[in-house]
Amino acid sequence: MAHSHQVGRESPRLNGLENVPRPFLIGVAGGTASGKTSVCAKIMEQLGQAAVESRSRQVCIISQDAFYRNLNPEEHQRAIRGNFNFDHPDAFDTNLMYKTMQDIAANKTVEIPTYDYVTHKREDTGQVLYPADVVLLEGILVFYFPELRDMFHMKLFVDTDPDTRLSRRVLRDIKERGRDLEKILHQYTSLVKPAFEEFCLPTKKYADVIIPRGADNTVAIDLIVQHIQELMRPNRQNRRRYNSESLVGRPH
Ligand SMILES: Nc1ncnc2c1ncn2[C@@H]1O[C@H](COP(=O)(O)OP(=O)(O)O)[C@@H](O)[C@H]1O
Ligand SMILES: Nc1ccn([C@@H]2O[C@H](COP(=O)(O)O)[C@@H](O)[C@H]2O)c(=O)n1
Repeated sequence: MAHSHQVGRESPRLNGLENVPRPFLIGVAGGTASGKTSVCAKIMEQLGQAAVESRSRQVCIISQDAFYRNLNPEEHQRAIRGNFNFDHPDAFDTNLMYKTMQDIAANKTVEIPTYDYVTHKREDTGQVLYPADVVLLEGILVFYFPELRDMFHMKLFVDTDPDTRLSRRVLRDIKERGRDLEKILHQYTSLVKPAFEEFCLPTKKYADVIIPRGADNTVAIDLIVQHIQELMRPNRQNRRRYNSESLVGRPH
């Protein structure tokens, strides 16, 4: 695939035109295992950022799953049995999620919690996220909460066939999330699928771009990347500033 210029290497930094908000916040929604993370990874890769060390990264990806709330002992027991509804909006620490996104929008350095799907718990230490030019937040319900939804400058919905999603989820959850087939199918049919239909699917209407087939859709991803690059391309006046000073106050 022929890609246009890569941002952040030989090309000018992604600091953008005066009328383009910085950071440029992109929400990426879609059902479980639809390919949200894979689409974000491809966007980041095509913007030339995949191999950049985290402190210097101009594009970064956050998962909404980092903001799952801590469970009480009774809820935790239910989670172990595959009976806790992680697909309901109440499963998230919305205050922390919103506050963190506000801080990111204000160009502050933040700590993103690290979530462990095996234990259903937040780990003790999170990950430091430095100010970036483009921030992608991916998750099943990133368009559900109006305050969060309204923060995005671009909204993408990854639309992948439900059978494909279920088969990918089964393989992933066995391999990466310490689950067995019986519990995966029980959780999917009793909680995940109904919640998708009630809370996630209705948010598709908020998307600016719907991406059928997820990361396989190279045409859609190329167009999105080109659009981001176009938005972020410095004009001649800005280019002079970029060459003489950093707008970000971040080590390189
Ligand atoms: N186009 C694809 N072809 C094959 N497997 C894929 C594809 N896209 C994603 N996957 C796999 O499906 C699983 C879920 O993908 P992921 O991008 O993490 O989805 P999401 O972030 O929506 O849960 C992962 O194991 C991933 O490797
Ligand atoms: N402890 C947890 C937390 C979340 N889940 C499931 O993860 C899904 C969201 O992640 P995706 O990468 O698939 O978007 C969601 O459908 C939850 O059911 C879980 O099983 N256990």
